[in-house]
Amino acid sequence: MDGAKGCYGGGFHQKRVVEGGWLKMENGGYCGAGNSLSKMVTVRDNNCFNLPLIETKPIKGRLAYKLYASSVFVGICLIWAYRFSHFPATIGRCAWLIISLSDLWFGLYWLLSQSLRFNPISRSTFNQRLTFFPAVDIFVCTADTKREPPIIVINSVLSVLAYDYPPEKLTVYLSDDAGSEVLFYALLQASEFAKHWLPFCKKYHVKTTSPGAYFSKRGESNELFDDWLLIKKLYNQMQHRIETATSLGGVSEETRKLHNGFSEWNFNTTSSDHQPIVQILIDGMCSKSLDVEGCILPKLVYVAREKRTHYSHNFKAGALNALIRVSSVISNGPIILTVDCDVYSNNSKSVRDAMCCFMDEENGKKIGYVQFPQSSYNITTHDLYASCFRVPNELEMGGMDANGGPCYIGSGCFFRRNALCGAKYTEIFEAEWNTEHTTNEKESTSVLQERCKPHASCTYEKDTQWGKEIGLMYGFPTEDIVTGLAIQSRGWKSAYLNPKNKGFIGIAPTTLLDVLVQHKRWSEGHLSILISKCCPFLYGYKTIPFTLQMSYTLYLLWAPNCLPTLAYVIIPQLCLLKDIPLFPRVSSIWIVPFLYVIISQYVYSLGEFVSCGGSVKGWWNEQRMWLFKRATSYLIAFLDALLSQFGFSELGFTVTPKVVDEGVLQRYKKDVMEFGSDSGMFTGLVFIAMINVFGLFWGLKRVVMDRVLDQLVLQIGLCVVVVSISLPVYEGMFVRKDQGKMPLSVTCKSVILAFMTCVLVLCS
Ligand SMILES: O=c1ccn([C@@H]2O[C@H](COP(=O)(O)OP(=O)(O)O[C@H]3O[C@H](CO)[C@@H](O)[C@H](O)[C@H]3O)[C@@H](O)[C@H]2O)c(=O)[nH]1
Ligand SMILES: [Mn+2]
Repeated sequence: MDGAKGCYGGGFHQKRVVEGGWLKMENGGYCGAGNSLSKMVTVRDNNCFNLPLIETKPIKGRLAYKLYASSVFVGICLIWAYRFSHFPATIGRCAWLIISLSDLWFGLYWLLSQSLRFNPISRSTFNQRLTFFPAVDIFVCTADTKREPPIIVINSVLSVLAYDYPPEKLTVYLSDDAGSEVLFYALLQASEFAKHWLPFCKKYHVKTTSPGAYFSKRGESNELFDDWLLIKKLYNQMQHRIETATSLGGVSEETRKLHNGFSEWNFNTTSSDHQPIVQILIDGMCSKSLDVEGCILPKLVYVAREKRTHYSHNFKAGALNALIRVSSVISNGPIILTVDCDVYSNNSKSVRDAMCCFMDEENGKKIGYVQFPQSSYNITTHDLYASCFRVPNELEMGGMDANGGPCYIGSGCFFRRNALCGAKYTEIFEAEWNTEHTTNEKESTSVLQERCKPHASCTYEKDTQWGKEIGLMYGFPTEDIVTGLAIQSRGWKSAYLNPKNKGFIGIAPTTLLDVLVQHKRWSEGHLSILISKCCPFLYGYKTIPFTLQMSYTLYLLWAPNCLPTLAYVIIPQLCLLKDIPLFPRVSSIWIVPFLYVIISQYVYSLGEFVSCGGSVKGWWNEQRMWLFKRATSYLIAFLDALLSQFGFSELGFTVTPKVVDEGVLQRYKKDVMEFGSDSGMFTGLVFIAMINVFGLFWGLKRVVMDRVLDQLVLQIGLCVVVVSISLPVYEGMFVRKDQGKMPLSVTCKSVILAFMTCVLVLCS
C-alpha cells in the first residue's frame, strides 16, 4: 500500500518530501513515516440514517443585549468626549491624562469583549447515532511527583481508560516529565487495577470513571453493594501501595523484579537527565491485556522522553510533541485527546460526543479540534479565587465558537491528528479514518518499544518544524492558546462542547499565591503571543474571521490591563489628598454617562454571572480577584513579557501544586483567603488597600469639615469600592492570627510605603 495513504494529510495525491524524518506533503500535512501497514477507509455514512450528529443553537436574549450594548457604547463615547473637552488648564493635567487614557483603554477593551457577546451559540450532540468509531490516542501529562502526586495522575489515567468506547480503539499514553520510577510503579499498579475497574464501570454504567472521585461520592444502591465493597477494597489497597512508594520516593528491590521496565532506572537517573523510556504496560494483544471478564483492555503506554540538562525541553509542549511521535508508531489514532494529569474524565460518553463533531456530515470535516470546558471539583461554595471561569465557560467560549471556534485551553481537547501536525484545511479535504491496527502484529512489544525511543529523544527535533509548524508550538508559556490559533489559521474550525454532565474535572489552586502565579504565567504567555509574529491580527489575517481575531485579542491583552487598573486604584485616591477632581460634579449633566456606564455594567455583569449559575457572593469574590490579578500577576507578567521580548528573561513554567497541607485546606474550605508568605505580590495588594484607606479618610474629612461633596463624590465612591473589595486584606493584616494571615513583614513594608507616598503627595 502506498505510504502516503498512511498519513492523515488528505485523501488526494501529494508529492512527498522527507523533512527531519517526517513526511511533508504538499498541502502542508505531516505524518510519521513507517505506518504503511495501515488500511484507510473513507467513511461517508457515519450513521445509519444520515441524521445530523450535532445541533447548534444560538444562546437566547441577543436582541435585548444588543440594544443594551448600544446604549452603553453611547455612554462610553460621552465619557471620552468629556475627558477630551474638560482637559484641565493648570493643576492635575498629568493625572487627568492618565485617567483619560485609562478610560480610553477600558472603552476599547469593552468593545473587544462584544465580539464574544453578540451571537454566542451552544452545541448538543446525538452520540447514540454514531456507528463508526475511529481510534483515539489519549495523552495524559505530568511533570512533578511532589506537586502532582502519582495517585492523582493514576486516577486520571484510569478515568480515561474506562471511556465508554470500543477498547481496541483506545490507547492511553502517560507522559512523565519527572521520569519517576514511582510513577512507573503506580501506572503498573493501575494497569492491574484496571482489569477490575473497567468491567465494573461497564457493568454499572459508571459515569464518573475516576475511582478516587467515584468512591468519594456516597449513596450507592444495595444492588451493587458487594461488588462495590470489593472494588473499593482493591482501590484502597492500590492507593496505599502507591502512597507508600511515593512517600519512600522509590520502590524496593523485590518490586523491581515484577517488571522488566524497572531496569530503565538506575542510580544515575534523575528527572532532568535520563534516556528515553517507553514501556507498553497493556499492549492490547496478548492474554495479559484482558480484564477479569475476559474482555480486551485499551492499550496503556508509559513514556518519559529523554531529558538532558543542556537541552531545552520546551515544557508541556515538548512532552506532548514527543507523545505525538511515539503514538504515531504505536497506534497512530486519527484523533488525539490531551488532558492534564489532574484532570479526570467525568463523563464516559465524552469521546463519543467529540466524535459527533468530527463525523458530522455537514460540518464535521472542517473541525480541527473539539474543546470541552475546564471545571474543578474543589471549588468552594462562593468560589473565593474565581477559579470556576463561570462566564467564560458558559458564555464566552460559545461566543468564540460562533466566531470560528473556541481557543484550545490545554486540557479536555480532542484534536484531529493531522490538524495538530501541521496540515492545512482545504475544501477538497476528505477525512479518512483508520480502521485497523497500524502496528505490525508480529512485532514483539520490546522491539516496538525500542522503535519508539528515537522519537522521544532530545535530538529528534533538531532542524525540523516541530514546535513551529508541527505539533504544539514552542516559545510561549501558554502553548495551548497559540497552538489553537495556529490550527485555526491553517483553515480549521473548532467546536466547543459543554454538556450538562461535565466532560472533564480538574483541581483548582487553593492559595492566593498559587492562583496569582498561575495567572502570571497565563497573562505573560498571552502577551508574548500578541507581541510575537503569532499576533492574531497578523497571523490570522484573512485566515480567521475578524471577530475571532478580536476574541483572541481580548484574552491576549490581559496583562496590559494592569496599567489602567493600577491608575484607577491609585491616582484618583492621591488626587483626593490634593483636592484635585477627576470626575464630573454631581450637579453636572456629565455625571450621567459615568453613572450609567458604571452602574449598568455592574448590574449587567452581576446578572450575567448569576444567569451562568453563580451566586452574588461569588460575583463579589470575582470582582476582588479581578482587581488582585490586575494589580499583581498582570503587572509582573507585563514586565516579564517585555523583558523576554528583548532577551532579558528566560521562559519558565511553574507547575501549579495540586496538593496543600491540612491547615491551608481547612482555611480554603471556609473561604478564608490564604496569604501566609512574604511575596512581593502581597506587598502590592496591601499598598493599594492602604492608599485607598488614606484617600477615603481624607475625602471624608473634606466632606465633613469643608462640605465639598459635589466634586469628589465619584472619587470617594471609588475608594469605598476598593476598600470594601480589600476587606480580606485588612483582616489578614490586623485581625487574623492563623498561619494564613498576612506576614508582619509584608504589612510593615507596604504600610510604610503607602504612608510615605501619601505624605509626599501632600507635601508636594
Ligand atoms: O515541563 C512541564 C510542565 C508542565 N507539564 C504538565 O502540564 C500540565 C499543566 O500544568 P499545570 O501546572 O497544571 O498548569 P495550569 O496552570 O493548571 O495549566 C493551564 O495552563 C497551561 C498553560 O500555561 C495549560 O497547558 C494547561 O492545560 C492549563 O490547564 C500538567 O499536567 C503538567 O504536568 C509537563 O508535562 N511538563
Ligand atoms: Mn493544572
